[in-house]
Amino acid sequence: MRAGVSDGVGPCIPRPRGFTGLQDGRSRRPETLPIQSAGRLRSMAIILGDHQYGKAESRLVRIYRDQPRHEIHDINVSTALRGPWDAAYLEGDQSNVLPTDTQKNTAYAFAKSKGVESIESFGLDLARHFVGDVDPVEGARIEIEEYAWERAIVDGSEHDHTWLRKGQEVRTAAITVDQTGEYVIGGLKDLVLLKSTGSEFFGFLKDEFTTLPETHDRVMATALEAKWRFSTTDVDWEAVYVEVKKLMVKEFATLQSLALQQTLWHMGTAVLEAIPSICEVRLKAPNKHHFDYDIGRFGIENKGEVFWAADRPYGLIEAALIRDDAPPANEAWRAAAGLA
Ligand SMILES: O=c1[nH]c(=O)c2[nH]c(=O)[nH]c2[nH]1
Repeated sequence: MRAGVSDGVGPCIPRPRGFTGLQDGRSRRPETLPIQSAGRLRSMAIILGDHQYGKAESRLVRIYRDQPRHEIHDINVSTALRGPWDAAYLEGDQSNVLPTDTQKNTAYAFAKSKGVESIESFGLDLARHFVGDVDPVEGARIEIEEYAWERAIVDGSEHDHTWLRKGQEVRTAAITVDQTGEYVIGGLKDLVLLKSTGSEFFGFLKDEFTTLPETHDRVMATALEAKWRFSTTDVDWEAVYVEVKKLMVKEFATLQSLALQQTLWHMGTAVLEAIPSICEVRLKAPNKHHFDYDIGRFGIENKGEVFWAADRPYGLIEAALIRDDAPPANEAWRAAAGLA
């Protein structure tokens, strides 16, 4: 981003840090501000860093009603545009600014005109439109969550137009289109998994503060967040989603786990080995501890049957796995403007 334009040295009046111009809201220009440093005045240039803007969390429900058996997509769409917006921040000049309200409207219009076959394809439609059809836009970042519904069972059959909200995971997608290419990240979050055996944790490093007992049989539970980067956009998004989830759940269930770290490695490698269109997997897993509750105090033996399910603190285990021939990610993982 280009540096803010300087007016030259302003009047020698101490001003609060972060002051960027007039306070009446009409014009805010960057200035070179005199600041006190070790008893001397020196000037300070303020630079506008990374920025983007858009409409966050447009809740959108697309229902396909043209057949007796309806279909539903319940989604939450966030758009962010990247480009030459310096003047909007520095001068209050909106001439290049496509309002966030318009971005929201575009999502609703596209839900009808393009359809919501999958959140990945819908995100690509939106991002391609903003970059391809709206002149100053250089990059678009679309993030979408999808909330799952399952058909109501009525008299033993799936109902055509009634659903129950599924309490399971939230599906996610993050699409970036810019001058370097098109990037799609699929994912899920809040996939709550628990296994009541098949998990060990022993042989760990100990020091004077270690109290944790070693175990060869414990409960392992997590609320998994997973993201996977595709190396192509020529993908059957629905089929891949189902397959990734199936593979990860299978690894979690069947691995005799020596630690959550090892479980994550196996989940990620299972996905990368089975699905060639995925080149990178990022996993985040809170270790939802289940501690044996001390009912021995009441003269009752606890043979790994009664637990205190602590909600915090929790271990937080994270890993990124990548193929050694993965194409560059460029801005694929960048969600926010210079933040986080
Ligand atoms: O799977 C685990 N990994 C750890 O790093 C860890 N640390 C801990 O206290 N319990 C566990 N469990």
